[in-house]
Amino acid sequence: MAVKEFQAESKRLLDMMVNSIYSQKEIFLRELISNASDAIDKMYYKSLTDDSISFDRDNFYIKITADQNNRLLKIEDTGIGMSEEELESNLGTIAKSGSLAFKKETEIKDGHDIIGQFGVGFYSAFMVADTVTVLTKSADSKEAFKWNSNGADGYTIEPADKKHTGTEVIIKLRENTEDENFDEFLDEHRIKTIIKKYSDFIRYPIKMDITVPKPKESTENEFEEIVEEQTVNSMVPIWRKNKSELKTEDYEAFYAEKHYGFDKPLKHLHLSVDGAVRYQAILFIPEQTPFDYYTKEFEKGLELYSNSVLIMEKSPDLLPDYFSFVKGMVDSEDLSLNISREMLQHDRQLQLIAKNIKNKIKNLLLSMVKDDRENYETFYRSFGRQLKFGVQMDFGAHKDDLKDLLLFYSSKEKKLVTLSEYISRMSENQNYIYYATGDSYDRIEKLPQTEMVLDKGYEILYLNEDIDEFAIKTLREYEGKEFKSVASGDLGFEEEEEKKSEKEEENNKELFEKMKDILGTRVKDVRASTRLKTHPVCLTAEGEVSIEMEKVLQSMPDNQNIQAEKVLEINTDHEIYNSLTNALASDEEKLKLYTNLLFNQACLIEGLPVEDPVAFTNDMCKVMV
Ligand SMILES: Nc1ncnc2c1ncn2[C@@H]1O[C@H](COP(=O)(O)OP(=O)(O)OP(=O)(O)O)[C@@H](O)[C@H]1O
Repeated sequence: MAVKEFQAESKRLLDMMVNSIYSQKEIFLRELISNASDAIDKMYYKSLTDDSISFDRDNFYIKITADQNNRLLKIEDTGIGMSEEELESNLGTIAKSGSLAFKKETEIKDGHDIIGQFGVGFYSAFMVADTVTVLTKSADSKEAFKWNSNGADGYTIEPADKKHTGTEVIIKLRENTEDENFDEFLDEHRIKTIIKKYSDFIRYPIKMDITVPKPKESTENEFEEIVEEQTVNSMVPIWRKNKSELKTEDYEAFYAEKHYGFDKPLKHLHLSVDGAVRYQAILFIPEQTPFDYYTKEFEKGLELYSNSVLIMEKSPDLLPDYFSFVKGMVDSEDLSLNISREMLQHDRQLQLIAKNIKNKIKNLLLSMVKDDRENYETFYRSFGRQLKFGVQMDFGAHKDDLKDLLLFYSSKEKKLVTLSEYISRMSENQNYIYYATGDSYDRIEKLPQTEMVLDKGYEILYLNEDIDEFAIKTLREYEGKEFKSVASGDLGFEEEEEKKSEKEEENNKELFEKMKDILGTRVKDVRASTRLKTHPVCLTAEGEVSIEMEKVLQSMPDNQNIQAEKVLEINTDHEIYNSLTNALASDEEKLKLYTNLLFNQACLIEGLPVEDPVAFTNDMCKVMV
């Protein structure tokens, strides 16, 4: 049976193109400029094998002209042009890419710069055009031709006059409608913005006639508007430049120009990777937290370029959430783009790049921890919270990547330290990494629970952010040393102390049971403390939820009233203890009063609310009178 070829329904295909492939109309300019750049590239490649062509860079450019009166926008290039046959096959058949064929024919191994591959970009002009005219003269011919189409009714090709080799694409813009404004594509400023956004790094000059004010001759403060031809694109992307040619100021200027932030970046990373996937990237570690950083509105992502043409303004898949503060861009010629060039077809290459980038960022931050602590601390003040979120995220899946990037305030050093630095100072008989939680370093320092641990000469990490303890609990240990809160039931001290407390427990059984009865569900237990020295009382917690975590969980919108299992600890060496035993022996009401007061005091020290402030103040008065 004969196999018949499918006939492409060009008109419908064109309609689909115009209405559904692209998300933004402005993209048409990017596509036509990319075609113009490809056409000049082809001239360059031709000159390599054809002696009759000399490639003098100055003669090769792209020019954009807007004619407001006639609603015409012209994209002109001095590239290779098209013959009559090429016009027919390249612009007469949708999805036929002369550029792809050129790349294959010429077997340009390094011809990755040629952008076209799908054979559709040109037709995006019909998103904004009533008619498109292409006036072109091939480098291989003396004749010029004109291609003309209004999209719907096909196209015509006829001989034309054109002096120089190259192509002019002339768009007759559609009339404005109620919903759509096509005039914007005649506006000098708007055109310039679109070029800067997508095509800033096209390697050939993109010229425009720009109106500029100029001081009038022989006048003061009087200006006249004159039109001058300007090159509007930067041409050479900074990431393609040699690192040795660039100074920190150049990167900072790029950061500002790209509006990555209003601050100055603390560090930058310029990557040129030539491995399983080739890419170039410039990444920045910002100094300041963007105002919306810790809100839902913040969008993470890096700019993604393919062959120096912008594909996505924020590609979120290039950065893990815990490094969402990183700004910058990636350019790769190995991306498999979808037909609109606004997305990728599949993300294998992107995943490879993302993995690579993640490791590079991690190593950069680690090197800052080690060699540039001052800047790292500045960074950490802005984004440390995000790193701690990262530890906790995905059930701790990323903790190994992040644990050495964490800093906590040290009781000993009185500054931020890493976990590794803490470990290096641990004495032989210290088995745990101790930490204490509270609203501020000052308050933590005064916590009664820290007394005994400090007295033993052990260092304590002060955790003052709500996320801290959650992150620590996710880490569970560092280099085999478990974390222990100074407020946890068991401090992990030597056995003798435990024995002491057991003995005391025995002696005080009656007192503590009575006190526990008085406090009811407010505490899980009342017991003699092994951690207090000068303070009479403190609260500790048993189980997974600490008192600090209870505070955080209680403040959340979906508060499920999760409570820590609180233990009221009494310092049996404190005078208050005698008062308690006396009260137990002689005055039950007094014991009740003292117990309630001590519990409320312990709550206040912990920063917990006193359940009934009126009852509490009344109790205080009772003691006084
Ligand atoms: N300015 C130009 N000068 C010379 N040839 C051109 C020009 N514009 C388009 N062409 C030819 O027309 C072909 C089709 O262009 P079109 O923009 O539709 O697709 P493409 O650039 O090949 O691929 P893509 O859809 O990936 O951009 C090109 O491959 C090229 O051969």
